[in-house]
Amino acid sequence: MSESDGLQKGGGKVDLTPAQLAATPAEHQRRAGNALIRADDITAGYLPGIDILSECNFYLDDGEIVGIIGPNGAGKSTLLKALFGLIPIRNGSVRLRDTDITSAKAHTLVQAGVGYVPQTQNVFPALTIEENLEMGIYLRPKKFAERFDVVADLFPLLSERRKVKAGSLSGGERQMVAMGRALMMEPSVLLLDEPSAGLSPMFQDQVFIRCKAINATGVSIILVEQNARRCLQICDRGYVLDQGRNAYTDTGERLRNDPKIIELYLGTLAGSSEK
Ligand SMILES: Nc1ncnc2c1ncn2[C@@H]1O[C@H](COP(=O)(O)OP(=O)(O)OP(=O)(O)O)[C@@H](O)[C@H]1O
Repeated sequence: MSESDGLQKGGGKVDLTPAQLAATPAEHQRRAGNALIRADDITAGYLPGIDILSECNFYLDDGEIVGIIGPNGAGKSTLLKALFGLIPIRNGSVRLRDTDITSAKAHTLVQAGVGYVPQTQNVFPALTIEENLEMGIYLRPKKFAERFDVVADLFPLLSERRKVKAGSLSGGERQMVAMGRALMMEPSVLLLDEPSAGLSPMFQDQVFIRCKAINATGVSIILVEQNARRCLQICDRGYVLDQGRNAYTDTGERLRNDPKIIELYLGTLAGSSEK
């Protein structure tokens, strides 16, 4: 199907923008290929009978930063949780390269090279920074010193303040501990849930700069963000979710400059939209 063909919806012909076309299931199948992580047609939710994600498609290629943006309640964090096996998937599948990881347990995924940083409660406040990082690599304690050096290169604060309790840190510092802890296991892919949420503009900037730096070390990143503009600036590709469905997908740059996306999602992310 060419971009100008449009789709038949309810008997009428609907012209799709390139970013809408790319978000169709057929295009997903065509493009996802041998992705590092891919989710095909996943339907998932928290409560019986209530689907939050409906037939969602997603893929991440090696070396990419892929952003997930959309209005409040669109299901962005839910998609990340579904990828990391934290909520039951009712239909569809998630694959890590050739392995089916649909609803796999977190420790299995961590061992397979997937790191996940939740939005909140992502550090042990009573433990020091160093102890938090030890928790991140409890499956391979002998590698602690080696990995600590690598992670401290990315986040010097973690080394400088290693004996400080995480509970006494600012929100931005805690976020660095949480990201550092997830990196201890040398993941090939990092799932970040709204890492800039609630941070001062300076720390928000730091988060995005660190995401690029982490990515430059070879870690692929899935980034759920409420700061959509900033997210699209650093990501290779982005997905716009709306009401639990794929609405648009394209390169970060094209989404950021797409008048429809600007109108619907970048002006204000306050509410969900009708399209
Ligand atoms: N633990 C839960 N139990 C039941 N429903 C939930 C739970 N967590 C989220 N939801 C619901 O799922 C929907 C999607 O939430 P989600 O957090 O994925 O949205 P989001 O796109 O990440 O939004 P935000 O940017 O506001 O965090 C919302 O309607 C929310 O109320």
